[in-house]
Amino acid sequence: MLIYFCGSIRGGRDDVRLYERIVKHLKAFGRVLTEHVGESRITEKGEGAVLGDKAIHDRDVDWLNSADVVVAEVTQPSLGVGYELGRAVAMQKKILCLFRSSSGRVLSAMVRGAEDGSLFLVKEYTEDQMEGILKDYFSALSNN
Ligand SMILES: O=c1[nH]c(=O)n([C@H]2C[C@H](O)[C@@H](COP(=O)(O)O)O2)cc1CO
Repeated sequence: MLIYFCGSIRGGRDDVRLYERIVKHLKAFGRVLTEHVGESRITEKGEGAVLGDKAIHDRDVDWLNSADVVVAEVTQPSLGVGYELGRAVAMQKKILCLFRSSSGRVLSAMVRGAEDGSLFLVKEYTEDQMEGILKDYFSALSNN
């Protein structure tokens, strides 16, 4: 199972510790292609200085193409995550979005409104529910 994890980078790194925990749990279900999203050494500047933006974009779209499932933490708004989700929908990928309403934010209608009850799911959660939500999601996937 190849898993593409999306989380904010240039949109802000406030949740990087949580991304790190999500990536750690995701590894129980498959290979996480975008492990770097949860690494605190990647700052708000992103990998751009090392790789260049075109290389990042092309690598990530290739990874997205190869992924079996996309998991996105969407609480911290990020243009890149929104773009990845749009591309993933066009590729008909299975998508799980995780949103914490305790943040006080209201999720974009273009994400919440994309929920279709099958391929595109949006789950409201608190940090202590994250592990259980991932377990339920991946066990439902393996039963299908
Ligand atoms: O350096 C990077 N590396 C990288 O893989 N990304 C991808 C993965 C993340 O899910 C998403 C974050 O987008 P943004 O930087 O606009 O918040 O884009 C984004 C950047 C910087 O934009």
